[in-house]
Amino acid sequence: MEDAIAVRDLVVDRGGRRVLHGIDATVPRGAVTGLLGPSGSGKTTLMRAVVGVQVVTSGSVTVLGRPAGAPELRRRVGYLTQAPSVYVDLTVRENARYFAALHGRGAADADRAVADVGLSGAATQLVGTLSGGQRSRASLACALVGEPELLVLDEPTVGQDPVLRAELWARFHAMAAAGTTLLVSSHVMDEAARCDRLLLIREGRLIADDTPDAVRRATGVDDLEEAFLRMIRASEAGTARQEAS
Ligand SMILES: Nc1ncnc2c1ncn2[C@@H]1O[C@H](COP(=O)(O)OP(=O)(O)OP(=O)(O)O)[C@@H](O)[C@H]1O
Repeated sequence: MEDAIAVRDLVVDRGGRRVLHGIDATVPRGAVTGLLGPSGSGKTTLMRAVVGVQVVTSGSVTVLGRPAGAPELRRRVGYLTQAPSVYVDLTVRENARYFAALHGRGAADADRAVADVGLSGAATQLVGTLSGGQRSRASLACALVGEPELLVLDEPTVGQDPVLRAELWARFHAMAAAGTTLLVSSHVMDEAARCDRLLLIREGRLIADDTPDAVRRATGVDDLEEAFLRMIRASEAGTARQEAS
């Protein structure tokens, strides 16, 4: 089966500066792929290109067999941005039901999405009165409720407590097992181990596209944070050699 996402030689400039330097990457269907990298490395920019809201300089992004941003993808792709996109003057449940209705789903689907993000206890609370972490979970519920084929989630677990983070990751894997494709960004390396596949990005360049186990094997260390440091050093050494020759 073809990949859910295929990125080919993607170059993006923002604010007059190159932020993605020719990315080649694929995201398989029905799995959780982690997009990991330090702050400012280009994760959000790559996600924006995948959902079709980023002007690209060159290269291509194919999503579910169509060019990224194609109108017919609108209902098939869900996007969670870092800034919660929910209505502050509606309750959690009203927000979820509104987004459910947009996707032709019912109240029961909305309530399930609210439960899935651990917000049943706050369902009748106005979003404007929620904590930051709760507000981002409300936003996540609205991204999940339409059950899109591809979910692009920008730092969905940031600011959440460890128990909730574990529950959200379990939820992501349950969705993947049911056939959903998830691309999930994080700058927290300990989340890498929770992914089926990893895309590691640094300074706008992809330095790994593999499974966590393959990354461990290639670097000879178990700890993925240490493994990434080794890959970064190896890629820097490679760049230095190229520049010297
Ligand atoms: N609107 C913009 N105009 C100009 N430059 C931008 C803009 N948005 C982002 N950038 C720059 O593009 C680069 C990549 O940013 P991006 O948001 O993709 O990184 P990120 O890996 O998602 O970071 P974080 O983990 O902090 O969210 C950064 O150097 C950033 O300063």
